[in-house]
Amino acid sequence: MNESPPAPVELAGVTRVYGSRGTAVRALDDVHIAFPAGSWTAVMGPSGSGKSTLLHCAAGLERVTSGSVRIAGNDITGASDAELTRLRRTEIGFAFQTFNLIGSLTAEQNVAMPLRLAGRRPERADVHEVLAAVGLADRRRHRPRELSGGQQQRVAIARAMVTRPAVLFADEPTGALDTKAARDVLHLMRRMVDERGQTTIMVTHDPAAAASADRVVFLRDGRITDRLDRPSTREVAARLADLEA
Ligand SMILES: Nc1ncnc2c1ncn2[C@@H]1O[C@H](COP(=O)(O)OP(=O)(O)OP(=O)(O)O)[C@@H](O)[C@H]1O
Repeated sequence: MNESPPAPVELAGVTRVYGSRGTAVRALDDVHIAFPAGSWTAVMGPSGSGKSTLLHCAAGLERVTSGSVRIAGNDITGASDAELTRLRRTEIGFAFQTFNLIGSLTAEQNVAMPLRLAGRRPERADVHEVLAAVGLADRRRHRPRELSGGQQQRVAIARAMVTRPAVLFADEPTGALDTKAARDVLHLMRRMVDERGQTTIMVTHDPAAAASADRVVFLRDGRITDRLDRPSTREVAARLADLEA
C-alpha cells in the first residue's frame, strides 16, 4: 500500500505566547493544521488574530511555546539555530509585502541571492528560468527602482522560488499593489502551484486574493475557526465579515 508523503508543513498543537504573566498574549492557541503538497492555502482573520504568528512559526522564523512544527518531514521544534537556518535556506521561500529586494542589485542578482546564501553557485540557467517563469526574462538587468511594484513583487517571488523550496510563504504579497498588478501576481502564483506543484501558504486581508487559493483558513483569537475550499470572493468576504462582527 502506498502511503501518502508527509505534508510539507504540519503544525500539531501549536501554541505561541508572547510576554508573561499579567501581560501574556496567546497569539496561537492549540493550532493543528497540515498544508498538503502542491496546494495553496490562504490564511485570513481579523487584525491581531495570529496570522503573522502562524506564518512565522510555520516557516521556522519564530519558535513555538508548545506543540510541534514539521517542515519537509523535519521536526523543527528542538532544532538548533544552525539547523533552522539550513532548513530555511533550502526548504523555504519567503515573499513579503514590501518585496525586500536589494536596491543596488539587478533583478537576476537579487534572484541569485538565496543560492549564494545557501553556499551554492548560482547557475545562470536556473536564475533565468525562474525570471522567465514570472515573465521578467527581458528585465533581468534592471534594478528594483527601474521596475513597477508588480514587477518587483514578481522578482521577489522568483527569488523565493529559485531554491525550489518545499514551501513558499507569502505575507500579504498583493498588499502594496494596485488592482491590476495584484491580479497579475495572483495569476502568477496560481500558475506556480498548478504547473510546478509549489506548496504555498499566504496571509492576506484581501478576499479576492484568498479566493485565488485552493482553500482559506480563518483565524480568530489564535485559533482556526473555519475553512473554505475553493470559495468565491463573495463567500470569503462574508465569512470574514462574520468573524469581524
Ligand atoms: N513580538 C510580540 N510581542 C508581544 N505580542 C505580540 C508580538 N507579536 C504579536 N503579538 C500579539 O499577538 C497577537 C497576534 O499577532 P499577529 O501579528 O500574529 O496578528 P495578525 O493576525 O497577523 O494581525 P494583523 O492582521 O494586524 O497583521 C496580537 O495580539 C499581537 O499584539
